[in-house]
Amino acid sequence: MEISKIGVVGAGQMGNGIAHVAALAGYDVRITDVSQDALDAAMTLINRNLERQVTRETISAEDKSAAMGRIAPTLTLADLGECDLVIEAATERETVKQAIFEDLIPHLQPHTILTTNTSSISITRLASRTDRPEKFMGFHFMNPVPVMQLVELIRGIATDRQTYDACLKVVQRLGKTAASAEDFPAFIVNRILMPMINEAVYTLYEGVGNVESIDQSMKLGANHPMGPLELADFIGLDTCLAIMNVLHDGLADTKYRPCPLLTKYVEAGWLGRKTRRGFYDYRGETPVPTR
Ligand SMILES: CC(=O)CC(=O)SCCNC(=O)CCNC(=O)[C@H](O)C(C)(C)COP(=O)(O)OP(=O)(O)OC[C@H]1O[C@@H](n2cnc3c(N)ncnc32)[C@H](O)[C@@H]1OP(=O)(O)O
Ligand SMILES: NC(=O)C1=CN([C@@H]2O[C@H](COP(=O)(O)OP(=O)(O)OC[C@H]3O[C@@H](n4cnc5c(N)ncnc54)[C@H](OP(=O)(O)O)[C@@H]3O)[C@@H](O)[C@H]2O)C=CC1
Repeated sequence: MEISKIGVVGAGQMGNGIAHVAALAGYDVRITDVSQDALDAAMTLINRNLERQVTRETISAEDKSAAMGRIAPTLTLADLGECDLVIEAATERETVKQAIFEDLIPHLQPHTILTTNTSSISITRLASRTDRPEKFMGFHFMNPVPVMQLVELIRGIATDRQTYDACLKVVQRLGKTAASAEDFPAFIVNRILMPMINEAVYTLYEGVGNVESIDQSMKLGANHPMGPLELADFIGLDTCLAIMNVLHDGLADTKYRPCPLLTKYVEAGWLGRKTRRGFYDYRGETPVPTR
């Protein structure tokens, strides 16, 4: 089955990146969100990120305008009905994702593959609430999507071979590399990465270091491109907390207990870069540590 139209649900940082790389690879893309503001912001960001690639001469100006021309933003979920593949990239909350699938399914064609960019939630459980568990799987991009090479592909218990192969072909056409992960809480990358980020927050909470010393230690001492707290702000602290809760609930092991300080930041609405405040304050010219 040839995939030519891709639908993206959720136009946040992941959704806009997915639309960007899909359009650049020649797919027709429909992207939807709950607000026009989110769609406008996504289109502005995609335009800016493509322009960055033109400036760095990794793509031509013609590639950029062709890619922009292939992306159709819409507020109507039913407009994704023509797509051969849908990638859900809305907020990391199971009830939100279930409600999207319920609304979307009546509009889908029988052959359409339904996927989720979830960072942690059970693919099998999400699939079981749809009409097509055999055509459902995890399609997990990394942030920032235009830069990161990896896509985790996660089969649910019922996912069939053709669905997996069709998604693998899409990953290859995007110029990315797939890693196959089994359907257990947070899969591979976040099973390893998120406890490290959570431990960095405990290190801060217990006063072992401050924001600056913790990030500097991991950047200079372990050669990480970003410190763990800077990375948490980049991912979104709400998403980090949601992933830790899935690990804690799903594996029932206290080693995954989310740090109370992470919970406090989320409760304050300090979600990181997207709200301009998290472990750093981004409201001025340069980020300032909040602790
Ligand atoms: C939570 C989950 O479920 C899973 C996850 O995604 S976990 C998060 C995984 N991501 C990471 O770990 C990212 C760690 N950070 C990094 O790799 C780097 O800091 C970074 C790539 C984000 C930026 O790198 P940098 O060297 O500081 O910045 P810079 O030199 O400006 O950019 C490097 C490249 O990235 C591009 N770039 C940077 N930020 C970008 C963004 N937000 N969107 C698109 N492109 C971006 C730049 O255009 C540049 O491209 P070229 O190499 O083609 O010139
Ligand atoms: N951040 C990261 O580094 C990564 C995240 N992911 C996963 O990708 C998904 C999206 O994350 P991310 O882009 O960071 O989150 P964001 O918060 O940036 O974006 C989520 C978007 O989904 C929108 N949304 C919420 N409900 C609906 C709905 N019912 N229909 C359509 N859109 C909706 C939100 O709108 P509003 O703001 O109005 O609520 C928001 O625009 C999550 O599952 C996350 O776990 C995967 C890899 C990396």
